[in-house]
Amino acid sequence: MKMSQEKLALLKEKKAVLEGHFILTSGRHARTYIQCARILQDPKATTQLIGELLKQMEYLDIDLVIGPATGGIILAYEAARQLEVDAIFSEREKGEMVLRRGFEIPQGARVLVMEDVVTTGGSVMEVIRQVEKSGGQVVAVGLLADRTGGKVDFKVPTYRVFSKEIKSYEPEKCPLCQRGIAAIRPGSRALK
Ligand SMILES: O=P(O)(O)OC[C@H]1O[C@H](OP(=O)(O)OP(=O)(O)O)[C@H](O)[C@@H]1O
Ligand SMILES: O=C(O)c1cc(=O)[nH]c(=O)[nH]1
Repeated sequence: MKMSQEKLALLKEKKAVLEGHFILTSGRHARTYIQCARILQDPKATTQLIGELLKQMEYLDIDLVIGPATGGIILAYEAARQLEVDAIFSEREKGEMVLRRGFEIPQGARVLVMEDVVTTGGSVMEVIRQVEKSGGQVVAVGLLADRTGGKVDFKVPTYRVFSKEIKSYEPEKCPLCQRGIAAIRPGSRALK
């Protein structure tokens, strides 16, 4: 999928695309990292991008928005603010995505899942399972950046702001490791 020049210019302007050697949440390695926080730090840009995404979901009747911590929290909150519904977030406890802080999902609630970046889709799938386990129904997924270029399939309508296939490698096959280049873990999992 091709991104518009305008979207590419925004990523560049915000210095959100980093080049180096990164270890991702899934354990995969990559040369390119999308630092969504560089976009989300601008409330005006965030409001506009989420507004454009929600326009495509106008046909959906959404009761609640959820995002996984950390990246999904701001996105879920902004989407919920525009939709005038509640926003909650899930977080990992001993590696498992759970609802804490007294958050509840009403039985049958129509839920939108918001996420900053998707690489393997594992984190979003964990949130979807959590919502279903709690009695909600995921009606759509909204992504700021889809590194699969639209290939990931959550079995519900999925909307993306930035979408481009970006390579990542199993650690054993990483060409950067083979060249002895030191890797960093920019995500919050490195802090736990
Ligand atoms: O599609 P996946 O392979 O699951 O990878 C994407 C996940 O990785 C990042 O989170 P991270 O754990 O780095 O936490 P953060 O949002 O707090 O940085 C990102 O925010 C997604 O949740
Ligand atoms: O897969 C990830 O962990 C990941 C990739 C990326 O480009 N950006 C990010 O914040 N997380």
